[in-house]
Amino acid sequence: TLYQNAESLPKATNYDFIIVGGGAGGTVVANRLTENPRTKVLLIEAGSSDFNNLDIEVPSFAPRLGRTQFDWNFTTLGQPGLNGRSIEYQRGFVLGGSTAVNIMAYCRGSKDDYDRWAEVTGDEGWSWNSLQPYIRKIENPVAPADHHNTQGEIDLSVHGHGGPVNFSLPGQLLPTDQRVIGASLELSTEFPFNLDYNSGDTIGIGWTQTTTSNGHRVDAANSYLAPVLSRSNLDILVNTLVTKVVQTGTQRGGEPIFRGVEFASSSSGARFTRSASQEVILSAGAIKTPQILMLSGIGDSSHLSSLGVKTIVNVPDVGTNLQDHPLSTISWTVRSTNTLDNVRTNETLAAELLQQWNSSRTGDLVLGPGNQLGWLRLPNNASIFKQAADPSAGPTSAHYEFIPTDSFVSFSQPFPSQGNFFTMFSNLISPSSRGNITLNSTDPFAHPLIQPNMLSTEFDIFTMREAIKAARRFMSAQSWSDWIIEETSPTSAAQTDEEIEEYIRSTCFTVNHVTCTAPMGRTGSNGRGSGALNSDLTVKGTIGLRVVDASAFPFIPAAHTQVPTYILAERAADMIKSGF
Ligand SMILES: Cc1cc2nc3c(=O)[nH]c(=O)nc-3n(C[C@H](O)[C@H](O)[C@H](O)COP(=O)(O)OP(=O)(O)OC[C@H]3O[C@@H](n4cnc5c(N)ncnc54)[C@H](O)[C@@H]3O)c2cc1C
Repeated sequence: TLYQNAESLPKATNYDFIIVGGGAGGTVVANRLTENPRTKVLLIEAGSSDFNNLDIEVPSFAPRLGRTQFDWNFTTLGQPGLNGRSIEYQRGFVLGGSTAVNIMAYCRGSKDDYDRWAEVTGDEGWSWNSLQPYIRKIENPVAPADHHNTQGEIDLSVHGHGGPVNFSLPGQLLPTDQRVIGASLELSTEFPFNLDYNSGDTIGIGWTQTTTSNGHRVDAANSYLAPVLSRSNLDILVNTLVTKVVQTGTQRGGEPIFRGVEFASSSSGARFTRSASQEVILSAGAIKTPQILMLSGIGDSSHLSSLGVKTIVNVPDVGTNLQDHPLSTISWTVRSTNTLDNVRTNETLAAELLQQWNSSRTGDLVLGPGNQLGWLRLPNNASIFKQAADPSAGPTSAHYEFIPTDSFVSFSQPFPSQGNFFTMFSNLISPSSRGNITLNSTDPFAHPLIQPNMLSTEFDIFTMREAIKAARRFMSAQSWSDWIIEETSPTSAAQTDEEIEEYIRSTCFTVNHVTCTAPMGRTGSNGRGSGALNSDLTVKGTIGLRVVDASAFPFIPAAHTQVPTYILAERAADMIKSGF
């Protein structure tokens, strides 16, 4: 049953599990736990249940969703590596969480990413090979919206079938597609073609897989939740913020039991508490999960006492270790009048395209991010490796990512009202910078302090710079010669390393992949740097409390982060079920 506010939740119901947050992590757990009709689950979501909103459904409307009713409206602290700038830090505030507002890239990450998780946790179950059943269980490949022949664009043998998350190749082909692929074939030593970056080896340029199906966004709400809404053992409470987890007892060994949650529908509204007979599962995402833990007395004791919060369990790693992917863009004018810029600059065309989407779910509006993605490594002899260790997980993980885009995009400049462009996103995908989340106040309705600390290491700025230079080399391929006119300002003026660095620091934005703020580590090891969670995702030093979301990653995968969250949550659900 779906309840719209805390007051309406029946008091008499007893729950086995209470899940906090209905995003990528929480929906998977809610779905899998309620497969057993005897398991009663309550999912509490702070945002609304309006995941059928048109701006969410139409894939290419994704950029409209920031700073709306579907956004938490976070802003970071000033970041030293970004010339002191604060940036908008988007997170989904609706059932589906950030999967309802993201740009839909479908990326599992690499074999080395998961093997590193297994290594740092000492838990072989997190390795790429061990996770295969979960990796395949999630997904279901479907035809692209335009039903084009996808031979040569995907390796279906590495994919699963019949899972809840439909994904597809680009639903509308673009004139730049063959130029991207052509440049990769031409410059294949540096930019090799990769038939499927989801095979475990991500490296190269390949066709983008997206969480879209039949021209429509696929998110955690419509894939994992909508099909099971009618289960009588699943209650969902929306528009309700969990303000903290509550200690409900003490285990014989002295460990505190946290099977309670406190929640409220508004900051001045009544506070309610409920407890679960088995577990409370925090899936509030990488910003709110550490905030909830700290507000509940679980975190670094010196930080908690500075705000007058009584420490119940001293877990120094809560809120530390934040990792994210910075992005930078570079644009060119093009010889064509047929680019996706027209959707922005021509209102008549935009109206026609919406009509086309409404009637047939086809056309330019079905598109997610660029139709291809590139996952690339610095050369082994790059000078930076003389002074810095390689932060990537291994040879199947990229250092940086390309998103080639058939239009103008910038996060620092106004969009031109006319003209046709091509843009390359260069994203740092194996960063060594680390940020943190701390409390600003003890008010759960106040935002915590968010310090991503992007580009705070030599490796990170070096790699961003090299990624811009690599983008220029890629665009100098013959296959672009009849398309590209010239690089636009201000990047065209940034030629020396110092100039490129200044451009990056003054314009760099985020791919919105905040993760790793309650990282799992070795089970039983304690103290700073040992992780906030055991390798089964239970919170260190507690009973009855687990974290299942992107906070739990020890390292950010060299990938977009929704699928790694689904993968983590699928295994978590199995671990929970087997212990119950
Ligand atoms: C703009 C944007 C673009 C992105 N693009 C991509 C992409 O193209 N591909 C990709 O793979 N990934 C992308 N991501 C990242 C991806 O969506 C996230 O990594 C993923 O959704 C994380 O899952 P999660 O469960 O940790 O958190 P979320 O999915 O954010 O879910 C957390 C949920 O908890 C709720 N919540 C928080 N606090 C509370 C509380 N106190 N009480 C109750 N509920 C609470 C939130 O409202 C939210 O619904 C993008 C993200 C954004 C924001």
